[in-house]
Order: sequence, then structure tokens, then C-alpha cells
Amino acid sequence: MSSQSLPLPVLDFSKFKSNPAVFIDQIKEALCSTGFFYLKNHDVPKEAIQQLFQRSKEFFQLELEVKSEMPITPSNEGYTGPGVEILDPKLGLDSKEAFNFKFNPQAGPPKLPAALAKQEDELVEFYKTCHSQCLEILRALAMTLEIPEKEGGANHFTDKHDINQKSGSVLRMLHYFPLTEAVNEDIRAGAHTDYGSLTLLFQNGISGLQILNRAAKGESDEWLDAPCLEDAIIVNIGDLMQFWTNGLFKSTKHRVVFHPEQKQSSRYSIAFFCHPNDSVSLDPISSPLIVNIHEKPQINAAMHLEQRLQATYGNYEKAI
Ligand SMILES: O=C(O)CCC(=O)C(=O)O
Ligand SMILES: [Fe+2]
Repeated sequence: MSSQSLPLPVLDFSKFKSNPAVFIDQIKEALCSTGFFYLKNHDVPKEAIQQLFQRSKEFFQLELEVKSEMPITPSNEGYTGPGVEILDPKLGLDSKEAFNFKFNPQAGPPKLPAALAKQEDELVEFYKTCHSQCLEILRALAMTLEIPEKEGGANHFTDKHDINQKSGSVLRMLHYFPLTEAVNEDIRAGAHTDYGSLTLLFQNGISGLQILNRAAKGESDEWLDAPCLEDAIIVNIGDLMQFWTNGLFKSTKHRVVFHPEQKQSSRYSIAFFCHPNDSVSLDPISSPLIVNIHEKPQINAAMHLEQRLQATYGNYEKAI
């Protein structure tokens, strides 16, 4: 696939080290327009991604009783089965299942069902790698925003995303079911924005992600296909980054659809949702690029996440 036909820019993370001024300009451009970009030459090893996709397939092939040994908790850890999540209330239930894994070095060993116990080290390693990749991107964002030194400068966001603090960060393995008559016509995950600061999305050969075209002027929504690009991950910002930048950086709606030729296939993806420490406020930050601040949200990161999760798990009692 040529990058001309892609709806998102392809950024090369190695440039952040070799030519940071160019990289931070590109990241600004991407975040002020769609809030999404592909990232190649990133720090998450290819083998680790392939291995986690393999683990994910093995896990989701298990019997429902085995997979649901650890049903999703109010702190957003564990398994959600079919018929639980609603990302877009207009559409109803998403045709997927997922397993959420959280890790905080200060909180002791992570919680895992027996079926994943042997994979603890791999999951912890993957989580830590994703977290530190996010810190690097957050450093680039702080540089782009020219945050003053007295507000932490390039470390402004990294200080707010301490892996040792309680946060909503979560590593999520997703499995979308092949189409059967029982599921929504062609939407696998309803339109939504992400709830946190930053998301890393790993796809595995089967595309389906679509991003709302913000430039379209028509009455109805227009969606852009964001196909899988070999060796690149998709990075997007979530609502919190939009709050902090007073709307300068865009948290854009996206969804997952069935393409006709893929209706009979399962689709697997992995997302790392990076969230700040629970107590971090959502007030716009100090930056010469952020102006005309009218409203300040009166909530912190933990309160915001709770509100969003309650809406998503409208059917929550079915999950437990
Ligand atoms: O599975 C995908 O490709 C996207 C998933 C997603 O957007 C989400 O879970 O927030
Ligand atoms: Fe999402």
C-alpha cells in the first residue's frame, strides 16, 4: 500500500532521535488535524507483537467458562464477553470479546485467570514496553506544545503518567467475531472516541478501522478506512489530551467495520490505552499554543474514566 492512499500520515519514530524538530512538527500537524497517525520504527518489538497475537488467539479459543474466570471488574480488568459493551448507544452491542490487563509495579503481581497465568511475564513486559513508548510520544507532544520549564517542559506529561501510580492505563486484547445473523449488520465496534491520553493500536492483517472524516461537510458522517500497514502501529489521542489542549489536539471518533470479503473471519487487535495518574486534573495546560480557554472541566482523570466506562458497560450486569 502506498502512503499516498492512506488517510493518515506515517511518522518515523527514529526521526525523534535523529531530527526531533521535524518529528515534532509532523506530530503537531497530525494531532491538530485527525489526532491519528501511523508510527513506524517504534520501540515495540515485532516478535513480541506476534507472540501476543498468538496468545490472544489461544485465549479466545477457550471455552467461555474458562475465559470468563475473571470477569471485568469496576477497575476495568478482566474479560468482557459477547453482548456486554456498547461503544455507540445508537447501534447497541458490539460483536466482540476482550481481555483487559493492568499492571502497576507498586501493586504486586497482576491479576490473571489460570488460562493466562503462564503468560504473566510476557504480558508485564509488553505492558511496560507500550507504557514507555507512550512516554516517549508524550515527551514529543510536550515539546510540540512548548510547555514552559516551570510546568515541567518536555517532562510535563511524563510526570503525569507514572507507571507506579494508580491510573486507568490498560492493555487490551480484542477479538471481533465473524459475522453471524445475530450481530449488527456491518459494524464490529461502534463509533467512539478513546477515553485516555494516548492509544497504541496493533492490528493483525485484517483491517476494518475507520476514522471520522473531520473535513467532510455533508449532513451524514463520512468514514475513512485506516488499513493495516505492515510494521506500523496506529497512534491516536484520546479525550484527555483534547481537554488538556483545549481542543487544539483532536480526539476523533473511530469505529471498526466488517469489509464484505472479511465477513467470515475473526479479527484480532491489541490496544494499549495510556491514562494519566488518577488524580491528574483535566484543566487545559500552560502552553503558548493554547489560547481562548473558556471552560474548565471540574473533574479529574479517575472521575472521567468512571463516567465513560459506565456508559460503555450499559449492560454491565451481564459481564459479571
Ligand atoms: O480494534 C480496533 O482496531 C480498534 C479498537 C478501538 O478503537 C478501541 O477499542 O477503542
Ligand atoms: Fe478506540
